[in-house]
Amino acid sequence: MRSILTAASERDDSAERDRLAVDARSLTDAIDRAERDGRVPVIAEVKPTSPTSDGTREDDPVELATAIVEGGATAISVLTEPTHFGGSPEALTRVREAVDVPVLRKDFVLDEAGMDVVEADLLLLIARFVGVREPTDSRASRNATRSEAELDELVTAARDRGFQPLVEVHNEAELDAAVDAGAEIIGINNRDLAELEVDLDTFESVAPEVPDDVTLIAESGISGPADVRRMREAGADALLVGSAIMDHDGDTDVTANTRALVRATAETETETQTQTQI
Ligand SMILES: O=C(O)c1ccccc1NCC(=O)[C@H](O)[C@H](O)COP(=O)(O)O
Repeated sequence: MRSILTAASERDDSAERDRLAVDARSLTDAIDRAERDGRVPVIAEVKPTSPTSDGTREDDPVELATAIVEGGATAISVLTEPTHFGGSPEALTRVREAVDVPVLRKDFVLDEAGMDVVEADLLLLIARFVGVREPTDSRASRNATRSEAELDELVTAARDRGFQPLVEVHNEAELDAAVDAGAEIIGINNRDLAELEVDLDTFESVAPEVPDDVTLIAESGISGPADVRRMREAGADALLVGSAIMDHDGDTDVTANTRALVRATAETETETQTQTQI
């Protein structure tokens, strides 16, 4: 993980620092629209590859994103890290121009300089990798590689630049730090970024501690409709899904893969009706 972070820091140091004001698309509005339409709110990730993927998706990111939106995605996440995830800031810019849903920049942003590279509606901040103020610092993950920047400063800096910050946590200590930092959108990542293991129990154990006024995202390891229902029952307002949609080794239709997740609840209702009729 350290090498990914080092690479992120070097890229951002050399990047152009002009952050252009964008007319940001609201994630919470998009979630509300999805709920009204009867769609499960899915933030679908353009994720060409990853350290834990079996293959690489070579399709053009814009084609992937437009196909995913056709499948009913509420928002798009674009991985912009090039070395380990096959992404780029240019891909994010092109995707955002091509779709009308909110777009999340998914990368390892460690400081304010890392925010000034691309236009996006949402920006990921990973609590594990940034500093947190006392007293929560003593309770946060102690062995993580951390930037010098404080989480609350980065949340404010992100908002000042017009981003909606999505603060990612993996345990209750990081959740406390995110809430203290004023995060309004919090993602609980089922993937342990130290061990790279995925466990959906993570969301179920941390979600009950999340304040009601926070928009809560379940991230990683959601492999199909049953996992969607499980995360929704545990309190997820939206789901962030990459691998199950990309299908790195199978190369299947991303529109159909997205639709299967977006309709997961409707499938339950259909299943229930069918069972009742029987
Ligand atoms: O996905 C990885 O292998 C990975 C490895 C190391 C650090 C981060 C990683 N993923 C970032 C993510 O958070 C996921 O791309 C995202 O939550 C979607 O997860 P999934 O649906 O399991 O692909």
